Amino acid sequence: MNHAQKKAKQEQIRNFSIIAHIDHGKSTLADRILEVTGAITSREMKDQLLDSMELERERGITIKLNAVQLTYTAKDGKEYLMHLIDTPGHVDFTYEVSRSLAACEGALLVVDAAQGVEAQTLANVYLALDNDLEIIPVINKIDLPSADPERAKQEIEDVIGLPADDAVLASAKSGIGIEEILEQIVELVPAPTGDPDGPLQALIFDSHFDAYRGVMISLRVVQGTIKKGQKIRMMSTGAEYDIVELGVNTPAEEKRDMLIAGEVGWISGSIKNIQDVHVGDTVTAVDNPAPEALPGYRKMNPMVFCGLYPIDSARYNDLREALEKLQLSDSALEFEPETSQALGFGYRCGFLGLLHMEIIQERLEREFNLELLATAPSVVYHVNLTDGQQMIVDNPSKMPDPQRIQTIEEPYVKATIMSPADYIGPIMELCQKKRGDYINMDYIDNTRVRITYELPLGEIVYDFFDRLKSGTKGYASFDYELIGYKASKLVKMDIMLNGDRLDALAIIVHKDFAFDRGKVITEKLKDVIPRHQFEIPIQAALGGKIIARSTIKALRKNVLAKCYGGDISRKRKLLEKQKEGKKRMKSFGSVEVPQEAFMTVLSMDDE
Ligand SMILES: Nc1nc2c(ncn2[C@@H]2O[C@H](COP(=O)(O)OP(=O)(O)OP(=O)(O)O)[C@@H](O)[C@H]2O)c(=O)[nH]1
Repeated sequence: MNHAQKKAKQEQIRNFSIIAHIDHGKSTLADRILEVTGAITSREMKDQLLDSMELERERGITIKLNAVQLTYTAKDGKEYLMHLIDTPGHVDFTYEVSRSLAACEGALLVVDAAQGVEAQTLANVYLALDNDLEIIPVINKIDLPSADPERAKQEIEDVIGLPADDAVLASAKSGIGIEEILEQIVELVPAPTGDPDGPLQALIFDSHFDAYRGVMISLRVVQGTIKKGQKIRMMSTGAEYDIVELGVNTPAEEKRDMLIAGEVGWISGSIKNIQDVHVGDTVTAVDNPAPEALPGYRKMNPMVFCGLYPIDSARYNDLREALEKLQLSDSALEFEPETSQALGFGYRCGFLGLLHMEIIQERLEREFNLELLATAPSVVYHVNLTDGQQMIVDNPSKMPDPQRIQTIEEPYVKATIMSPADYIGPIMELCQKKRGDYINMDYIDNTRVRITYELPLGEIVYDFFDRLKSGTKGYASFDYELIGYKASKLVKMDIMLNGDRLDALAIIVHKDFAFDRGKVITEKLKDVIPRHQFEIPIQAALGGKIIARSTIKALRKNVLAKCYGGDISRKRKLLEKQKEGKKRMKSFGSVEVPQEAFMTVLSMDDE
């Protein structure tokens, strides 16, 4: 292809993402677009094809981003090459949204006609604006009886500040408005501009490990042309590889000889060393390299940490390998070795939020067949010591002695909650309970409000979102951003079992709540730790002072004694049940502690 041909091809390329609040219909719209452009026939159409990960299907949320190449013949008679990059919608995955947006020139902003603008709609729009994208509003679900497209349009104008007069009225479910959306993409989203014959710059926005081909890299060519057989260099690591294969997904994998500036696709190069590939890095050519790398992504710092321990300690190395593989496609995941007196060898892992943590844990178990025990999540504290030093603590059990501590600072977030005005009461009550500072409240329209609070992150990582949902019958939406650290009256609370401190159960609590929390935790642990042959005292302690206590009574009889004379199958069942229950247990001294115990320490439920 000569320069003019490449330029002509580039002119016909449109790269876009779909952004929306969770459940407003991104994946359904993506599927419909695939269908209309003939990428898949409706017969092949499985619901939500882009949400291919098993976990995504089960949970009905999009986690990983996917890029698909489509061809669309527009009303102007020309054929356009489109790349659709799917984005996740949950608040934990903002970093993946920004990754996919960096590979695009435009974004469809999907707003549910019945729900209107929600907290994540706004957060995603800001990300799109940060990336200078052309934003095309789409009002979805107009087929619903409760749809109010005019109100949704008004909210887009008032709350977001985008003109919405020409917003497409669509129903991804019934297939209304899809062509119109594609026409608007052709008309409004600018074609990519990078020089296809300039020095190669391609942005890595995703990667995963393929057992046969090594690391597979998803990239967006920003400048130059990437070719099969070419020698490439990763600009941040300096690693060099020959491209063995490259291509696009349509969504089936298709091989190509080259990808020109503006195209989005994948490459493989027998890359076995996972550490060589970083999402956000720039790929260049070894001959005629680009003088500088593309701006990478803002590195997302994990906000929540927990310890992950293999139940079978012999699988410690398998856990490390699995974490390395997951980290390939998830740059926000961090981990380092950790030892616990109670749990042995494991890893301290950092996550963006609780959902992220749950998903990683589930993937480790399903995809790598590991059985894990996770300790309670903790945020990162800044501890100012009396000698003037500052210590960063992401594990409560590592908190220094109280005598050495001057002050403890904890991370705070600014939380934006959008909700029907009927629920102002329960929302404020919840925020107060979580030590929130009220900032302000304004009306979005006659019936909906936006409430802003500053809250300690440590109070919201656990069950805030669930409680908000249940307190508002699911109507409230929520988004937060880190605003910095503030000193608080925090103390470390130890939990003792049978007189021994269990390091993995230690938590950081606010002094004023310590007494109540201690009571709740010791009572709850009493319920989740099974009875043993002996009595087990459970104590909560601040420093050397016991503030709460409960006791697990000794087992009076052997469980099997009950089956005496009973039929054997019942006996076997009982044994199996015991075994099942044991799977998730770790022994601490002579006491068996189940997984639930570790999460119990965070539950605030005192009702
Ligand atoms: N009535 C109606 N329902 C729709 C429409 N579009 C999507 N839905 C439904 O809305 C729900 C959420 O749709 P999804 O496409 O999974 O939403 P999403 O925004 O991709 O959600 P995440 O992937 O979790 O971020 C599903 O039950 C869809 O069937 C529509 O146009 N009309």
